[in-house]
Amino acid sequence: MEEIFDAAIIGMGPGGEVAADRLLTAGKKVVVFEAELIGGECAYWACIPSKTVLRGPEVNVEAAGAAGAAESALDWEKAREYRDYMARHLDDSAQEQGYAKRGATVVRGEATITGPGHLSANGNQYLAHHIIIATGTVPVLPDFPGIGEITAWTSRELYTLATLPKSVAIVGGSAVALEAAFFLAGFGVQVTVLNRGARLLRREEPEVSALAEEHLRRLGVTVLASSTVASGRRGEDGTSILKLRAGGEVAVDAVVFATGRAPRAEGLDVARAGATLDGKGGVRVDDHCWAAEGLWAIGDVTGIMPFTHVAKYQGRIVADCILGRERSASYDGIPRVVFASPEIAAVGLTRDAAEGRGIDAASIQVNLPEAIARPWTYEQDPRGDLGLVVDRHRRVVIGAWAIAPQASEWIHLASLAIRAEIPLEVLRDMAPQFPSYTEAYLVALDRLRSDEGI
Ligand SMILES: Cc1cc2nc3c(=O)[nH]c(=O)nc-3n(C[C@H](O)[C@H](O)[C@H](O)COP(=O)(O)OP(=O)(O)OC[C@H]3O[C@@H](n4cnc5c(N)ncnc54)[C@H](O)[C@@H]3O)c2cc1C
Ligand SMILES: NC(=O)c1ccc[n+]([C@@H]2O[C@H](COP(=O)([O-])OP(=O)(O)OC[C@H]3O[C@@H](n4cnc5c(N)ncnc54)[C@H](O)[C@@H]3O)[C@@H](O)[C@H]2O)c1
Repeated sequence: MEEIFDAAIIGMGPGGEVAADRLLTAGKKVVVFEAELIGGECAYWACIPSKTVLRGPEVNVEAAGAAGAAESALDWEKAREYRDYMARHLDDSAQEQGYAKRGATVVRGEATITGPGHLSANGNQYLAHHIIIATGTVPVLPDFPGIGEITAWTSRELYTLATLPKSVAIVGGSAVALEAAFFLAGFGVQVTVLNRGARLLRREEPEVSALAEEHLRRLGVTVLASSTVASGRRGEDGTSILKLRAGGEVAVDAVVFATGRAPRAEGLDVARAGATLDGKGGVRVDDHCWAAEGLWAIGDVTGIMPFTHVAKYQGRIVADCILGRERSASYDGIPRVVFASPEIAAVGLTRDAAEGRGIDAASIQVNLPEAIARPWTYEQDPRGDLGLVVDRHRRVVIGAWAIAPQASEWIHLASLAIRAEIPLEVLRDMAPQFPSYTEAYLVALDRLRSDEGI
C-alpha cells in the first residue's frame, strides 16, 4: 500500500522548519522537501549573515559615542569568519540528519504539486493529507540595457562576500538597501544609494525616512533620491558604470540590487490542488493560512508580511490547525525593524494608513535626548526619537516607530499595546525602569494629553 504522510512541507526556511518541528513533536508523519538548504534564505543569505556583519559597525558607532570607550579599526577577516560560521558554511547536513533522526522523511529537490494531496520530486510521487507551501521568494532585478555587463549582486552575493569592494552603488531604498548601506559604510566602503522614490522607507512615516537618511549621511553614505538607472556598462578600468535617467553617472566596483522580492510560487502548480495566486504571485490564504482543501501556505510566499517572525508565526498557526487546535492569525502589532545604527523600528499603522481606514488619529514625536536620561548615560552625543499614533476615540495606540539604540527590543511594548489594545490610561500608569529607553513612552503619552487633549 502506498505510504501516506500526515503532512508534506515544501520549503524548509523558517516557516517550514517551525511547522515541521511542531508536527514532528506531536508525533505526525512528515515529509519535507528542500530544493537548496534546510534553513532557507534567512539562515544562509539573509537575516543571519546580515545581522552578524552589521554588529561590528554598530559597536563601533556606539564605542565612538560612549564615554571612556574608543572606536577601533574593524577586522573584516574576523567578521567574515564569524559570518561564515553563523551561516553554517552553507552546509545543512546537520539539519538533514536532525530531521531524519526525529523521524521525518527528507527529500532534497524541487517539489511540485500534482493534485490534491499529491506531490512529485525527483521523479517520485508522494501522498499527504496536508501540504504546506513554504517556498519563500526570489529577488527581483530591474531590466535595463547593459545590466549583464556590470558586476550585479543581490543580497546573496553581498552576504557571502570574501573581499570587500572599495565602492558600491545600492539600488533600492528599503530594508535590504539600508542594512547593506550601514554594513558596507561601517566597514569603510564608499556607498551611494540610488533610491527610485523621493524618500527612503516609503511605507513608514516621513519622519522615519528623514531620520534614516540623516543617520546614513552621518556615516558618509551618499543618498540620491528620485534616481533610476537608465543603462549600465563596464568601464575600461573594470568598474561598473551606471548612467542615471536624471543625468550623470556613477562608477563603482559593484552594484547591489535591493529592489524587492517576488513569491516563489509560479512553478508549484498550486491550481492543481485548488489554490489561486494573487495579483503579485503570492498564494492566496485565509486567516488560518488555509489555501484549499488540505493545502496551506505560510511565510513570504503568501506575500502578507515578508519577515521571518511572520513566517514562524504562520508555521505555528498552520501546525496548530492541522493538530486540531484551530486558531487564526492576527497581523496587528507585528514589528518591522531595519537593523541600522541606530536601529529603525516600526509597528502598526502610520498616520496615512490610519486616515485611509477612516480612523480619527493623533500623533506625537519625542526627541529622546530632550526627554529622558537613558540616551545620555548610553552615549555622549545621544540620538533617538520615538513616534506614537493613537486612535482618539478608542484611546489606544495604533502605531509606533522608534529610531534609537536597541529600538528592535523596546518597540515590543508598542507591539503588545497595539495587539492587546491596552488602554492609554493603563500605559500611563506604568513605571518603566529608570533609566531606560522605555521611559519615552510615558513622555509621549503625557505630551499627547497636554498637546492633543487625549
Ligand atoms: C538580505 C535580507 C535580510 C533579511 N533580514 C531579515 C531580518 O533581519 N528579520 C526578518 O524578520 N526578516 C528578514 N528578511 C526576510 C526573511 O529572510 C524572510 O522573511 C524569511 O526568510 C521567509 O521565510 P520563509 O520560510 O517564508 O522562506 P525562505 O527563507 O525563503 O525559505 C524558503 C525555502 O523553500 C525552498 N524552496 C522553494 N521552492 C521549493 C520547491 N519547489 N521545493 C522545495 N523547496 C523549495 C527554498 O530553497 C528555501 O530554502 C531578510 C531578507 C533579506 C533578503
Ligand atoms: N530586518 C528585516 O526584517 C529585513 C531586512 C531586509 C529585508 N527584509 C525583507 O526582505 C524583503 C526584501 O527587501 P527589499 O528591501 O529588497 O524589498 P522592498 O520591496 O521592501 O523594497 C524594494 C525597494 O526597491 C525599490 N525598487 C523596486 N524596483 C526598482 C527598480 N526597478 N528600480 C529602482 N528601485 C526599485 C523600491 O522603490 C524599494 O525602495 C522585504 O520583504 C523586507 O521586508 C527584512
